[in-house]
Amino acid sequence: MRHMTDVSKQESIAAAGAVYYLFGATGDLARRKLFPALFSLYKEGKLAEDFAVVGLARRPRTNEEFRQDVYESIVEFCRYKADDQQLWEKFAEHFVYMPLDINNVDGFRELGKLTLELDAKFGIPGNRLFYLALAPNLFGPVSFNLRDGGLLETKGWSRLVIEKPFGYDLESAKKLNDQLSQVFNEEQIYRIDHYLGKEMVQNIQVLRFSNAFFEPLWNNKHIANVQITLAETVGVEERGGYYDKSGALRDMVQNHLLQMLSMIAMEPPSRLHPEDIRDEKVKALRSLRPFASDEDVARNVVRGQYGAGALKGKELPAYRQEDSVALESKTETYVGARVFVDNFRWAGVPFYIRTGKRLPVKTTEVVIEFKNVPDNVLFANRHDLSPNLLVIRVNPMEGIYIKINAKKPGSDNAIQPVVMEFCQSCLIGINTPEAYERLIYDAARGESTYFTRWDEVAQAWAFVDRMAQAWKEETSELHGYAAGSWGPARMDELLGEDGFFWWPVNGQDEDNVIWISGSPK
Ligand SMILES: NC(=O)C1=CN([C@@H]2O[C@H](COP(=O)(O)OP(=O)(O)OC[C@H]3O[C@@H](n4cnc5c(N)ncnc54)[C@H](OP(=O)(O)O)[C@@H]3O)[C@@H](O)[C@H]2O)C=CC1
Ligand SMILES: O=C1O[C@H](COP(=O)(O)O)[C@@H](O)[C@H](O)[C@H]1O
Repeated sequence: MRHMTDVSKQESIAAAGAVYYLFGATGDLARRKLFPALFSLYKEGKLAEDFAVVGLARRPRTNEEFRQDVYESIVEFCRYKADDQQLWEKFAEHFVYMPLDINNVDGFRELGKLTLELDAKFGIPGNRLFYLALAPNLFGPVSFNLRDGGLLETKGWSRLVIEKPFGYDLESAKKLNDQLSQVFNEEQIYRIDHYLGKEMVQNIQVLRFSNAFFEPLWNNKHIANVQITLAETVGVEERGGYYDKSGALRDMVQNHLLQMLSMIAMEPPSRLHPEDIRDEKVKALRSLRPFASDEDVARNVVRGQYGAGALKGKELPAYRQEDSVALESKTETYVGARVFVDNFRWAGVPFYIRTGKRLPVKTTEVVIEFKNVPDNVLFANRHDLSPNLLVIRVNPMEGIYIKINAKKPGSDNAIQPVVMEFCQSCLIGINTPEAYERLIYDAARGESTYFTRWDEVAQAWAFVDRMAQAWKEETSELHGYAAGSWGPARMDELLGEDGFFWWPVNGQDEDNVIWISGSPK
């Protein structure tokens, strides 16, 4: 039976029935993202009744306690309420918990027996989805024990979903991949980059390839520069232990930022098959101009760490004063860079990328700045001409706007910038599917487009490793910035060297602009 409730007017096709093994079921990710995602999928009929979720971790839990954890997580974090008691109870019946230490292969054999019971109880056709919400050093041991414990001997499919970070650098990522490859083939591995599950990131290819007026201009003849911002207001929160070893380069640039860049820069695929799309993305990543030397990194990359500051009137401590962060830490909380995609389409076009914690607003945005019209007789030396912009707003606001020049009403021929906006989040509110819903659903359907393939991951590591290498030098500069500011001033200078500046995010501070649909804020 499917739940076709009134909440879902979208496609509602249930994924094939499977046992979902949730390793790390007592952890933060499961609580904040995975349980709510499973509930939303169930509510929308995307999980039918032939499924079971086995929560796995070392801590003891009864099935009832585990279901209570799931319930509380849904109440706190899910976009749907668990207020339909009958629906909640039917959903909860599918959840069981088994205490298991990853290193105990006998426990995996027990898990095999439990699996057969669940198959029989829910009519599951032998499909297995192993979701590793665990620290990456456990990915290899889990895979070996799944094999040695007999969990992969099944008549259905087996898929492995793994969380980031996928390694610490290219070398460690290769080792990890070698371990996984001893057990699973590439088609069975679904590497999560949750940015690829975001609606507006997926919209990039639709926007580019289904509109006649973007793709002909999508090249160095017409585009002056591309700006990608992933700004966060949060600091390191309780994750200092992880973050202080990782830093913004490994946490955000290697994965989310470069994935978004590859979707902007890629060539049109000949078909919309996952491998065709991923082939084009990896080609774009391969075309990134590698940094030639430490000086080249210093010229083009800005590494920053936040100091004390204030945001919305609240005093904020410096990064080095945060819990679990080393007092003398040189870990970067901000990375900005000028990078080039050295191919025929993009030669000479700078891509400016930046990400940071404790910036003034939470926003992810891509700005495509077009070149100005030819300096012809009509508009020679006109300082009121503004470059055309295409802005893709990824989150928290979702939508697209374009900025064009128009005649100022009532004037002779004064020019007024005008923004035309498609505000997706204004239309459907904040109730768009969470990235994790989409990704779990896709993995269960065998749809791998929005997961990263090994060659993409390896290419991205090779690119960022060169920056990390330069930063090991004592002489490499770590710029300070005040919490609540837009990051190191050096990043503005860097754009200034090319005659550009960062466009205000969310269309803020652009007083002179008329918005003609939706709301800019
Ligand atoms: N939290 C987040 O927002 C995000 C997390 N991630 C990634 O997801 C993964 C999980 O993160 P998160 O949930 O935050 O981590 P937590 O530390 O909160 O959870 C880790 C989980 O692993 C279990 N675990 C640890 N050791 C073992 C073991 N030997 N055997 C069995 N289970 C074990 C823990 O349970 P127990 O102690 O009971 O054994 C716990 O359930 C990480 O790779 C992280 O980088 C990625 C993006 C965002
Ligand atoms: O992967 C990560 O992403 C979050 C930001 O994700 P968003 O969906 O809220 O934009 C970031 O805070 C975290 O450090 C990083 O590990």
